[in-house]
Order: sequence, then C-alpha cells, then structure tokens
Amino acid sequence: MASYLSQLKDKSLFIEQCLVNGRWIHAKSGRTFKVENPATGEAIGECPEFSKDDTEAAINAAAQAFNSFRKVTARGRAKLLRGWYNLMLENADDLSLLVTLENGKVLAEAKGEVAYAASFLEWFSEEAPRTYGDTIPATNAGNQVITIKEPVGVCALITPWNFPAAMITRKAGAALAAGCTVVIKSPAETPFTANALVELAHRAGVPKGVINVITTDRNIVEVGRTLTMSPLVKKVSFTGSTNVGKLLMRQCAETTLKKISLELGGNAPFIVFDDADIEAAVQGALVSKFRSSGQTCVCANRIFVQDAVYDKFANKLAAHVRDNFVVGDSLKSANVTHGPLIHDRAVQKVHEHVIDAVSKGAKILVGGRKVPELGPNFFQPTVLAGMTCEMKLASEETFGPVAGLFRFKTEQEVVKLANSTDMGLAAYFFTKDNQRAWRVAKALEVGMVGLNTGLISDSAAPFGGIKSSGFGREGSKYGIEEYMTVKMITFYYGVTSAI
Ligand SMILES: NC(=O)c1ccc[n+]([C@@H]2O[C@H](COP(=O)([O-])OP(=O)(O)OC[C@H]3O[C@@H](n4cnc5c(N)ncnc54)[C@H](O)[C@@H]3O)[C@@H](O)[C@H]2O)c1
Ligand SMILES: O=CCCC(=O)O
Repeated sequence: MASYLSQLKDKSLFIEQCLVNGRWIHAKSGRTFKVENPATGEAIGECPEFSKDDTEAAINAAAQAFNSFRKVTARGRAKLLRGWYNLMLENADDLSLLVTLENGKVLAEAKGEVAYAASFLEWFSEEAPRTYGDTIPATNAGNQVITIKEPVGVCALITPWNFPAAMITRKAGAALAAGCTVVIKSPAETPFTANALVELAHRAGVPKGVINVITTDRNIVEVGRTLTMSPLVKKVSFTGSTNVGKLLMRQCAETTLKKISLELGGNAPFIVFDDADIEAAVQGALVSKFRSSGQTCVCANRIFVQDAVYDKFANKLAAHVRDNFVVGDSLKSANVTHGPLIHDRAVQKVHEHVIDAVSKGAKILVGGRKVPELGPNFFQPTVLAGMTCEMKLASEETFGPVAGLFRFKTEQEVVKLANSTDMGLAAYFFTKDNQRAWRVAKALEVGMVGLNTGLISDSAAPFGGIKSSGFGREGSKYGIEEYMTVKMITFYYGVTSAI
C-alpha cells in the first residue's frame, strides 16, 4: 500500500476493483491499469481494465435492479440518499485524502470538494419526494389531463478527473432520487475516490445493482461505445471535453435514441468594469481563476478589465499571487496553496499558452514557468498583462493557472468580446451599477453568470451551459428532471350537461 494510504482511517475504503451487481470484482481478463499521484509520480494502485463484456455485465445488473428500485417509494429513496450523505460526512477525511492523492488538488480544497459533493446527496434526498406532476384542464369536454413523472431507467454516468467526488454525486444523487439505476464510468486518473463513494452508498443500504462503477484506461473507446449503444441504457450523462461529448452524442443516436446531458468545456469571460469594487473583483478573480489550479470548467479564462482600472487591478492581482500562493504537494507541506496539474500534457498546454502569448506581446507579471524542481506536473500560478484576441488563450480553454488580462474601453465592446466564443458555460462580471448589472447579465451568452462573485457553484443552483458547452442542468430543482420522463394520462369522465 502506497505510503499516504496508511493515513486512511478506514483502509477498506481503498478499493482496486469495480462494483457490479453489489460485488467488487476484477476485469474478466484480469488486466489492470496503474493510477499515479500527480504530485510525486508514485503509483497509488491499480484498477480493472474493463472490456465490452465486463461493461455489459454492469449494464445488465443495473437493468435487473431497475425492476425493483423503480418501485421503492420516493421517501425510501430519500432515506437511502440521506444515509449515503451521512456516511460521506463521517468519512470526509479519508475521501479528501483520496481526492488529493489522485487529483493533486490541495487538501483544503479536497475537503471543500467532499463537502460540496456530499451537499448534492443532501439536496437530492430532499428533492426525491417532490417530483410532482400536474393536473391540466383539457380542451375536449369530458376529459381531464394529469401528468406523472417516471424514472427514465438505466443511466450511464461518465465523469472527469477534475472533481473526482462532486461530479459523481451530482449525477448519481439526482439519478437515484428519480428512481433510476446507474453505471458510473469513473475517470482513469481518479477511480479511487469514486470507488470509496460507491462503497459508502452500499454501506448506506443502496440495493445491489442500483449503483455499479466500472473503470478502464486503454479500452475507453470500446467501453464508451458499449454504454452509449446499449438498448438497455436510457440516458447518458457526461461531463468532460466538448469533443468527447459530441462523439458520445453521435454514438447515442446510432442505435437508439437516449436522453442526454452534456456538461462540456468552458472559456469563461471575467469582466471588471471601472465602477466595480476593485478589491472584491481581485478576490473574485483569484477564486474563479485559480480554483483547483485553474482546472475547473467554470474557471475564468479571459479576464477583461476596463481601461481606467486596468493597471490597479493587474498590480493587485499579481501582488496577491506573488505574495500568497505557494505551489507544491499539500500532503508534504501544510502551507501549500496550489497543487500540481493532473499530468504533463496539461502542463504542456499551459506552457504553450504562455509562450504563445509572450511571443505575441503579452507581459508576464508573475509566474510563467514550469517548476521541474517540484516535479513534471507543476506550473507556477501566472498573471499575464497585454493579452489580445490573436493569442491562443483567447479562443482555447487553458485549464491551468494562467490569468490573462485583456484591456477594454466600452460595455458594448466587452460584451461582444465575451460572447465571441463557441463556449457558453459561465461568465462573471463586477459592477456597482444596477442597470448595467441586468443589461450585461442578460446579454452574456452563457448558462451561468456570477455577478460580483467569482464562486457560483452550489447544489441549490442549476449548473450547465449553452452553445458548445452542452445542455442539461445539474443540481437544483432542475437536476432531477434530467433523469425522469413526463407521462401524460387523459381521463375521460363523460360529458355532463351544463347545470
Ligand atoms: N461543464 C462541466 O460541468 C465540466 C466539468 C468538469 C470538466 N469539464 C470539462 O472537461 C474537460 C477536462 O476533462 P477531461 O480531460 O477528463 O475530459 P475528457 O472528455 O477527456 O474525459 C472525461 C471523461 O470521459 C471519458 N472518455 C474519454 N473518451 C471517451 C470515449 N470515447 N467514450 C467514453 N468516455 C470517454 C474519460 O475517461 C473521462 O471519464 C475540460 O474541457 C472541462 O472544461 C466540464
Ligand atoms: O469543473 C467542473 C465543475 C465545477 C463545479 O461544479 O463548480
């Protein structure tokens, strides 16, 4: 067992298998893949390399379990989710350690993620009993229309590595609340958090087959095709890159038609108007840009600052990054504020964006380089001034710790710039002018807006995008709807003569 794992209070939460029909199992082939700690490169453990056959077994288990789980009362499902939530809180230290070990985010952030992840189970435990239908006055005399909501069936949940816990509970919490059963395909980079979560669900009494979790690295295309093309799978919920999202949508349509939710990439604008509270805007930018070292889909990617306050904002932001940020491995040193990126490909992309911007005239105010002395996956938190639209960072999601500052003159100009991207996930802006607040919030082409705040994530709030950032909403009162269908029933009770 890798050294940090000995710090787990409950060592049985570290599981190197997949859960199918209530049993932890290996792949039929016996093949596995290695999972590494991005901070040290050390192997944490191994997980099963599932194939088409293994995946089909998990789908069959979920289909079988659906026959009985759909009949569990809403209150019964709520109790299961509440029990799972309680176990997450009781085991929060172990879950946080697993998140940090396999994702690299600092321990304080991992604890924040675990609390955030648990909040989806609490939220959906409360939503489960509230999936009301309608009674609708009919057009035709003698008819009464009512609607009921039904669980869609077996759901395939495919999640990314950047939030190893929250992306799973945000989907699975909603699906179980609706009465669905699930096959979770966790990411190859962070399978152990997923396994621990699913083990806790079983300890909370979730029946066998209701939650299945599968892993693969090399067989991802085959497993993805199996999940999307199976006639038993009625819904695919995916969080990840836009390219993979488009591929999965095509596959879903090849053999069957499925309900789909796609939470895809972002390229969030962050706008600071000259009437803003500059200190608050700096704090907002720090949170929004550097959360998880910039590896969050809603991270600010392009920071637009109005002419009159540009230098003040840039200097304050750079000073804060220079004076307060410490890069490293938070499991080795408690004062570390920012961990490694997930792998060297991520570092390479961030480095390319910096080199490209500098070659086209940007100025590095702080950071700007890799930190090989810490390991191949570390990059300094960076602030770049003098950004222009020709630079790569303007059109591509950096997904790393680089704050690029663009200068603008007018509201009209910045709204146009903000919207000049295919992506439409989140946007942020800071202003004290109420009329501008409404105007700009309405004009931004995104699914989520942060006004005078850099942190919008909340289990009570609908999370999701428009344009190439996907569709569907997670969390909130809307999240459960993604896992249900509306059935309409028309009653004919007879035409009565007017009294
Ligand atoms: N909108 C959101 O809520 C949200 C949240 C987190 C991440 N993201 C986006 O995700 C991207 C980064 O995550 P990533 O690099 O892990 O994305 P990715 O698309 O490469 O991987 C996401 C998941 O899809 C799986 N996958 C990859 N190819 C597949 C295939 N052919 N069939 C089935 N599954 C497949 C991966 O194994 C992983 O589990 C960024 O663009 C980021 O913005 C979006
Ligand atoms: O990166 C994706 C999700 C982040 C969040 O829920 O705030």
